[in-house]
Amino acid sequence: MPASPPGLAPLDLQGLRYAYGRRAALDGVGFRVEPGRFTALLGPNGAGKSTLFALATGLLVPQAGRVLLHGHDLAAEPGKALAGLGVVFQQPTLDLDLTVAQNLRYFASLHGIGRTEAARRIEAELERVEMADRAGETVRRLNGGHRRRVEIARALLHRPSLLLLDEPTVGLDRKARLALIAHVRSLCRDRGLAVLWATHLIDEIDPAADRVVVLHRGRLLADCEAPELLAAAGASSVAEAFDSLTREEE
Ligand SMILES: Nc1ncnc2c1ncn2[C@@H]1O[C@H](COP(=O)(O)OP(=O)(O)OP(=O)(O)O)[C@@H](O)[C@H]1O
Repeated sequence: MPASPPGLAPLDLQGLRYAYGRRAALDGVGFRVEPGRFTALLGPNGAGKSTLFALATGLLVPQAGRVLLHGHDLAAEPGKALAGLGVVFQQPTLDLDLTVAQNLRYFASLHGIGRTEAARRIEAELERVEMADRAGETVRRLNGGHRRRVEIARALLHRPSLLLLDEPTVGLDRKARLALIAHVRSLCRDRGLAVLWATHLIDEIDPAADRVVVLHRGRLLADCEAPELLAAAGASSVAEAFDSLTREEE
């Protein structure tokens, strides 16, 4: 997997502003995601998480600020900037009528990966999410958790060093949720992947190990290590720290 040159963060968001008409969805938001780190983007519904993902992936263009991916400005060098990026959007984007393998092959061909290499990578990534034996099944037959696992396998086929996931556990039961998070954490640990995981579910944050970015009503309320967040708020849990931060804001 391509590593970021020293000093260049996989994701560096600077002063992002975006408004839908007159309503500001993001107002001066900036933070970095470092290699090998699980960074949780925590915010309630409407905080601006999906807008931030749309800006970071080039679906929307910021009205102020910039997006740097591995040091490449997304506006100036979109090809280079996006080459090292994998994304799992909030709405699943698999074709339900194709098999798991067909979905992945299609994605690999979009990335210019040859057939033999694609087959090798598909097998390896499906193996990693324990879905290799389901490769020939149509996606429609899979449950929500398994579909999400396939989306993660797909997002990693071109070997990105940064993975963005927008509320990937929505609709999953607790067991599937925990399994998915454990898998993504292992990708950070074992492959040095930089991860930005958007969620409104506080229990998805590891209070001892994660970096936490708190977004509320389009503004950044915190960007620090989880233990620092707790210490600064004098809180004993992330939930308490979050409540105290957002109460001050309101
Ligand atoms: N296409 C749109 N047109 C107008 N307003 C929008 C649009 N998309 C989002 N918004 C508004 O922008 C703000 C941020 O929305 P966004 O979807 O980015 O938040 P979010 O944190 O992802 O929330 P959710 O978890 O509900 O998806 C909200 O007030 C929302 O109503």
